[in-house]
Amino acid sequence: MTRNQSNPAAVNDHGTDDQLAISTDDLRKEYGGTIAVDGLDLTVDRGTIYGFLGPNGAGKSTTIRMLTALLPPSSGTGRVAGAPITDREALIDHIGYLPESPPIHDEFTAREQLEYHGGLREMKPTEIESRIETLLDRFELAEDADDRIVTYSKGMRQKTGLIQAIMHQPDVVFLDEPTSGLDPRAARTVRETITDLAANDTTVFLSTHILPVVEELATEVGILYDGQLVTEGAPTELKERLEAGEESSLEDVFLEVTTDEQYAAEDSEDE
Ligand SMILES: Nc1ncnc2c1ncn2[C@@H]1O[C@H](COP(=O)(O)OP(=O)(O)OP(=O)(O)O)[C@@H](O)[C@H]1O
Repeated sequence: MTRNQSNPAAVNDHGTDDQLAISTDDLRKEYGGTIAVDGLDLTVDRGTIYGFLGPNGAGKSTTIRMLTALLPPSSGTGRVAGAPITDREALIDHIGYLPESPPIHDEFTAREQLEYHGGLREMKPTEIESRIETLLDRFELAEDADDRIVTYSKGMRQKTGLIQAIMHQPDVVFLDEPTSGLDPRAARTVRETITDLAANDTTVFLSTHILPVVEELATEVGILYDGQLVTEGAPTELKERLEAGEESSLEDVFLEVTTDEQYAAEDSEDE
């Protein structure tokens, strides 16, 4: 984490507002009668790899869709890379997003898709070309880059979506299951890319059910359950809180905090 604890202007144990890549205050989303996200307070410092975990239906995608200005919150506020999450125009150039289904057009080739995306992000043509070449090479997609996406395998679509999410060098990248459908070599390239991004001060907000990936990469982890953040901290801190301490895995932590028994135990402590 990039913290500046010597700065008296620090807002909490995280950095100053300038150092925060993501912050939310009492963020909520209701769909009809369903509360999907329930009063979320997030603070993520720049350059963090933040593992955002939670069981199916916990509210992770809804949160990410709000943080990327794709979905308006029911209430509460948030900022990403300095822009309010309700201001998509201000936000868009600063963020990259790989959703579960990459937003790519079947009738385009990967190269056309990426050129189109670079144009939308107002990148210079020379920069578009050099970034595309570099990233196609890195993800071993160069040979297929002039074939139509409709002919691509799931993994090739995923690689195209990932390149699209990072090619404009956004400040904050949201990745939903980035290694989904990838073979071991490509999955390793993705993990290395995530580490490189963070080393260059890009914040990576990583949502995945593959906990060893989070354990390997994340500098901070937040676990969502029923729309609420039930635990947060560095992976080692979270493990130390369990009885088995460092011997535990992130999976043990996940299973411990995402049960109704956890709530029941906390309620009885309060009484
Ligand atoms: N468009 C929608 N309309 C109504 N309810 C929705 C909608 N999208 C999500 N929900 C509900 O909101 C809750 C949170 O869903 P969300 O997709 O955010 O969870 P998730 O943590 O991303 O789950 P998963 O791990 O399965 O992808 C769930 O109860 C879900 O049924």
